[in-house]
Amino acid sequence: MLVNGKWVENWQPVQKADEQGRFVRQVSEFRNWITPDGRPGPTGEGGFEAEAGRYRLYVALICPWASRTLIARRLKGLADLIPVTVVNPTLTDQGWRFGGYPGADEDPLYGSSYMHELYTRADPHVSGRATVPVLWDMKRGVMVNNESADIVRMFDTAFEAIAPSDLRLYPAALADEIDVLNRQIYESLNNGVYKAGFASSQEAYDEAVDGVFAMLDQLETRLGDDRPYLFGDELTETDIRAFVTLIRFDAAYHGLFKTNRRQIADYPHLSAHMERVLRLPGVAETVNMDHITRGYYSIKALNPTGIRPAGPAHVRRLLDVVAAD
Ligand SMILES: N[C@@H](CCC(=O)N[C@@H](CS)C(=O)NCC(=O)O)C(=O)O
Repeated sequence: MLVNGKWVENWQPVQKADEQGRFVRQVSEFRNWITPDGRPGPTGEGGFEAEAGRYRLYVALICPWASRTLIARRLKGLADLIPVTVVNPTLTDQGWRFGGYPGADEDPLYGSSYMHELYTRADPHVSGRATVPVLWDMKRGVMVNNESADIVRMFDTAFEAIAPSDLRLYPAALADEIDVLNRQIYESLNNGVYKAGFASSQEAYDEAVDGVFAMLDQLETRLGDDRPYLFGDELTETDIRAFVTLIRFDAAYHGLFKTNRRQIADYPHLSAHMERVLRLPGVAETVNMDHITRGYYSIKALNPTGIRPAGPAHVRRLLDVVAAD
């Protein structure tokens, strides 16, 4: 990680743990917003007006947080406006690196070797992990934001004048309910699987796994009235947040993170929801199972040999079927 702008060598992917051995995720530090006219958003500074071709999104295809932003970018019709750079799926002892793997890009802006170079370019004294996603302003040469939740929200509204869209990922009428369900899904599912995987005590693991499966059961029941999406007929950002974890679950979390009481394939409504989102235009292109399994199973602290499991076959089969349709 970076400490006052310097990369600290003894990098640990396990991140932080609290005194009970629970995994603690770092808080994002660049929180500016792109807005239609460049006025400041809910946090950070102004000066980031929506413009075609001005901003670049840096992502890892293994990463569920980055994938949220990639899906929002596709569904909101922003693919031609906001170019993407994909990092190598394997975390190195210097964090994310560019190039060197099929489907991984070089840094087209500065030829950086590692993601942390962009962070120190943005702030020479930055401290913390050099995470993805990163939204970069190519005009001013600064980092706009590195928090996926913010990036999804700004993609939902900021570019309406340039790329109008009927889809509202965060409609005002549902805002409060979305916030509540998002928080629950984040705590027990999106981050819950990581809490299970990176737990350093049995108690922390047990607590996390209970939370993961309580939330899966709750979502399965919610979708049981045959509503297509979590809030009814229309897709919202909450569906995207659930999807990015569901699509990785059977292939990565079930084995590597030991969230193995059940698979998503055992939940008919969740499976149908996952496939429904996967079939939305452009979404399947954001899912790269090779990057996902390569990335997760190369986390040395959890899998020292780096050996990747052969299965499960059903996730790859689903992706093949959707790609062929
Ligand atoms: N709050 C961030 C979290 C992003 C995050 O944790 N990304 C992980 C990959 S899934 C990362 O880049 N980790 C690198 C590291 O911890 O060094 C967001 O949602 O945007």
